[in-house]
Amino acid sequence: MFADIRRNEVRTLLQRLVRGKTIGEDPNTNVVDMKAAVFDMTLNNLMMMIAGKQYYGDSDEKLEASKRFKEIVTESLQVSGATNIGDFVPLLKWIGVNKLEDKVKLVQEKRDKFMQDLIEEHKNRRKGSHWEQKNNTMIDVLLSLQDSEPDYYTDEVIRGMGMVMFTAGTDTTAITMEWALSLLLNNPEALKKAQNEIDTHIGDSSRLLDDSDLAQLPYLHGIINETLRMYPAAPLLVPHESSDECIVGSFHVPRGTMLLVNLWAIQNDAKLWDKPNEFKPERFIDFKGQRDGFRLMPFGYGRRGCPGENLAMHVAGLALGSLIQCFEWERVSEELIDMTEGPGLTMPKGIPLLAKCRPRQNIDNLLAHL
Ligand code: HEM
Repeated sequence: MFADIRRNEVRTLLQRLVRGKTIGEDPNTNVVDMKAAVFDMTLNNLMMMIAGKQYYGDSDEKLEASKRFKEIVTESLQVSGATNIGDFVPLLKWIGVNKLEDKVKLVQEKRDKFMQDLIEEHKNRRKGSHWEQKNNTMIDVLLSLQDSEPDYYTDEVIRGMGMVMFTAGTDTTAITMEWALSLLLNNPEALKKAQNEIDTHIGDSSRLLDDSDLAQLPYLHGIINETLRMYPAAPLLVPHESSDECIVGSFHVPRGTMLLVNLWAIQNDAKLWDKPNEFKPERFIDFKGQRDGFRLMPFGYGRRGCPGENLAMHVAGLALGSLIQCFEWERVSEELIDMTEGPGLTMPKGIPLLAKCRPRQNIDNLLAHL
């Protein structure tokens, strides 16, 4: 589903890299701010699915809207990842001293306004004579349901569904791609192996990679899994609360306890993984199922597991695969890419990734016609 949108957005990303800024002697080599490039791609992809519009572009209106959206995602993730002192000293809640709660309310107002504007645009468009039922975005589908079940599909519900997808789906996917490229730049032999896998599969470089190719590219899949193992976008998953008292391992957990799963520790545990600090995509070639017990759970598990897993794997697979297929990649200096983690709920890179890229000779022709 939505494969056309993914294809178009990945092509927009490729165009952006081809036309990017040149440095030094070589007019064909660009230095790219990969953090911004992959974030804009994931945002556009979701924005097209949810609201049918693009946010990355040259117009002032698009740049302004994209800036506003990035602020909302950053602030949402900051407040979600912050420690709430009121959880530990309830007295502060009673006497009304809770700065975090005030911040959450402020961010929520911005989120509501952002989503409501999109809903109003859709409502107005639906009133117009040129609106066609078949051009449905997710908001259109939900508004049609609102027509038949107004008490359930209220604007508030639609706002909530859209905003949770934006917040949970953009940064996580973009960060994963940024970590993956950083790992590949520090491990050029793995990058070469992935390029060979894609070249062998596509054959004579007569076309760009597509969604349907992904299932036949196990090494590329291994790169994404290995990235999610070493740098999971949600290293503590998200906080859960026990609805009843229970025993986990040998620990008694009372009802109403906040539970955090240290996924990073599980996925980097030397008792479970051979040489966990080494980037080895091939370890996933013989992997049993998607999790192999519970060793790998970057999308959580169970009823509250991530509903966007499939989408994220397709977006990351197609985008990363296309970047590998179309460009030669290099670090901007001799030094290895700094892999220090920054603060935040989604474990961003401490230093955003800048990378050098040059269109590959055999792909030049395809890129020229994007
Ligand atoms: C690499 C990308 C992604 C990663 C690593 C990721 C990871 C996660 C994790 C770990 C959780 C919490 C699961 C738990 O606590 O058991 C979660 C929840 C969620 N994710 Fe994702 N996610 C990604 C992409 C997406 C995308 C693309 C979307 C949708 C467009 C999405 C939507 C959601 C939603 C709505 C929830 C909350 C589910 C609930 O509370 O029931 N995620 N994600």
